[in-house]
Amino acid sequence: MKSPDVDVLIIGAGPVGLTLANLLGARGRSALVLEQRATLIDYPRGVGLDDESIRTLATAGLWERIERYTVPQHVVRFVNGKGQVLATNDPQTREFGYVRKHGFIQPLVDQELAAGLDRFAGTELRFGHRVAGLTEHADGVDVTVEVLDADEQVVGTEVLTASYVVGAEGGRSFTRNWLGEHHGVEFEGKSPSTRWLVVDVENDPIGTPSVYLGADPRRPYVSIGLPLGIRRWEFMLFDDEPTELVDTPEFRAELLAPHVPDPAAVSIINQRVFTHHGRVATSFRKGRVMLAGDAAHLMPVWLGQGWNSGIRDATNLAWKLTAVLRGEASEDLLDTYTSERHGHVAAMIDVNMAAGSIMKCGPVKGWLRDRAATALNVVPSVKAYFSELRFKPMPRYDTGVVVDQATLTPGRSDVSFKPGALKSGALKPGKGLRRRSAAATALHPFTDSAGAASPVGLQFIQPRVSTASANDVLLDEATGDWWTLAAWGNDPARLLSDEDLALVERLGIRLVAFYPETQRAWAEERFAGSPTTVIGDTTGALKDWFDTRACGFVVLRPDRFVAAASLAQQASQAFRATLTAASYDVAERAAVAGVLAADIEPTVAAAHTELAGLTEEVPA
Ligand SMILES: O=C(O)/C=C/c1cccc(O)c1
Repeated sequence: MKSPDVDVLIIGAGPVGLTLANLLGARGRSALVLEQRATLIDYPRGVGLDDESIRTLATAGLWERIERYTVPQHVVRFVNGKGQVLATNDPQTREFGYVRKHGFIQPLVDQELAAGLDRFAGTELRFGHRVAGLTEHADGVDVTVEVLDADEQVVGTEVLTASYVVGAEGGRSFTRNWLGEHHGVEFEGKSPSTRWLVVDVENDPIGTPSVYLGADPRRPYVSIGLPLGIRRWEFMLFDDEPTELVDTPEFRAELLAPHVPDPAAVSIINQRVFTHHGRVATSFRKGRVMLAGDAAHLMPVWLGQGWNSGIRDATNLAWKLTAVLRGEASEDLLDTYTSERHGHVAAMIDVNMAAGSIMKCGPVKGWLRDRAATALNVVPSVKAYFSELRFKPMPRYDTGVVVDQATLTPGRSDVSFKPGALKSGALKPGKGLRRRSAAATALHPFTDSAGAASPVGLQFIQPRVSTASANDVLLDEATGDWWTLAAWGNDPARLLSDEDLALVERLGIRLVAFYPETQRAWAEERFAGSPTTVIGDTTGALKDWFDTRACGFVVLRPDRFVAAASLAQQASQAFRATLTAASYDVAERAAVAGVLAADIEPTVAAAHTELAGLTEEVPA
C-alpha cells in the first residue's frame, strides 16, 4: 500500500470520535473524522460529565473552552413516589483535580470539540461522508467513502487509506457490523423493551440545579436541571401506551402535570422515545480496526456513564495509537485496549442495569425498597457508599500495561477487578481487590496499616502543585501528556541507569521529583543540571498518597494511570518492566543499539528506493 492518507480515520463526529481526534492531534498525529450527517447532532444527549473525562478534556487543551457549558457539583437524588430522598449522591472529593460530577450541554461541548481540531495541521472533520466499506491490508486499511449531498444522496465515491480505523459512529455502528461479519465480533447483552420519553425544555419551569431520579411506582421519571436554563425530563411509558401518544399535547401535559405548575408554558427543544440497552462488543479491536464509545458498548443512563465511558475509550486508545504510530511500541500494545476497557464497561453496564430495576419497581416492591433504603440510610457506611459514588466502578487495570508491584514483572497487577462483579457482591467497598501478598509486604520496609491494595492500575491523583516555572497549577500541567517517571523525595534521574536515561530522553519521558513545597528550592538547587522537574507538593496530597501506598517511585502512563509502583532502588526494574508491558520492546532494542526505530526508518526507506531503482535498471 502507498503511504496512508492519514494515521487514523475516525468514523463518526460524536464526542468520542472528536475527543480521540483532538488527543491524536495534540500528540502530533494526523486524524480524519468522517461524519455522514451534514452537521453535528444538535439535541442534548449526555448530561453528566465525570472528573475523569474533564481530565481528558484538559489534556486535549479544551476544558477552559468547555467549562462555560457546565454546572459543577451535579448532585443526584434518588427519590420515591412521595418525593422523599432515599439516597443522595454528592461526592465532595476532588482527587483527580476537578469536582467529581458536572452537568453539561452536550451539543455545545461537541461544537468545542469540533472547533478544537482547527488547532492542528493534521486533523480534519468532513461532514456528508459515509463509510461504505473497509479493506484491510498488512500495513493499512482502504476505506471506501460515499460523498453525500445535503439530502444524504450519494454524489460521489472515494477510497481513502489509513493506518488505523476507529468506528465511533454510535449504537448503529457500521464498523461493529463489519467486525461482526469479518471477525465474528458480537454485541453481547440485553436490550430491555421498556420505552422512555425524553423531553428537553429551554425555559426550566422548576429551577433546581441537580438530578432527581424518581422511583415513583405511578410513573418512574427523571428530572434534571442543566446549564443555560435547560431542564430534561424522562418519563417511563407503560406497555399499553402507544409511542405516538407522546406527540399529543394532552399526553405531554398529563406527564408534566405532577411536576410543573403550568405544563402548557414549557418550551420544548426536542423530544424522543428511546429504550435502554446493556450491550458490549466481545472485542474492541481486530487488526487495524477498532471500536469506541456507543459503537463498542451501550448502557442505560442512570449513572450518566454512556458519555463518560466513551471518553474513557478515547483516553485509553489515543496514547496507544500514538505510541504505535511513532514506532515506539509494537501493535501488541493495541490488544491491551480491549483487555483494559472491556471489563470496566461490563461492570458499568451491570451497575446501570441494576439501577434500572430499582427505578422500575411496582407498588409492592417499591414499598419494600423504600423501607430498606430508609433503614440502610441510618448506617453511615451505607450512606457514604451512595453519597461518595463508591458504587461506581472506577477503572482499575489488573492486566494490560501494568506491572505487578510484588514481583515487578510486566502484564498483571496484584489486584483483580472482576467484570460483572456487582452480582457476586464483589464490588462492595473493599471487595474485588486481592490484597498484596505476604511476600510483597515483606519486601517493603513499611506497609499501609489499612492494608491498602496496590495503586497499580489505578488513575493517579491530580492535586495542585508548584514548580520553578508554574505556581499553583494542576499536576498534569507540570507533568505533560506523555509518560512520567516520578519519585517522592528523590531525583528519579539518580535512580536510573545511563541506558534508562538515554531511553527516557529518546521517548520524551518526563522525570519528576515530588517534594514538600517547603523543600522545593533546596531540591531545585541540589538537582541543578538534572533533567528532572522538581514539583512542590503544596497541599500535602502527594505525600499522603506515597505515605499510604508503600512505594517511593511510580511510572505514570500517558493516560495518568499508574503502570508501576516500587521502592526507589527498584526504579530501573519497574521502568523496564513497564516498557515490556507496553510492548515498547521495539524502542528498547533500538535504544540499546543507539538508535530509535524512527531514526532508522528514513534510512530503510532510502535503501528501498535505491533498490527499486536498481531493479528497474536490470535488463529483462
Ligand atoms: O450524571 C448522572 O449521574 C446521572 C445522569 C442521568 C440520570 C438519569 C437519566 C439521565 O438521562 C442522566
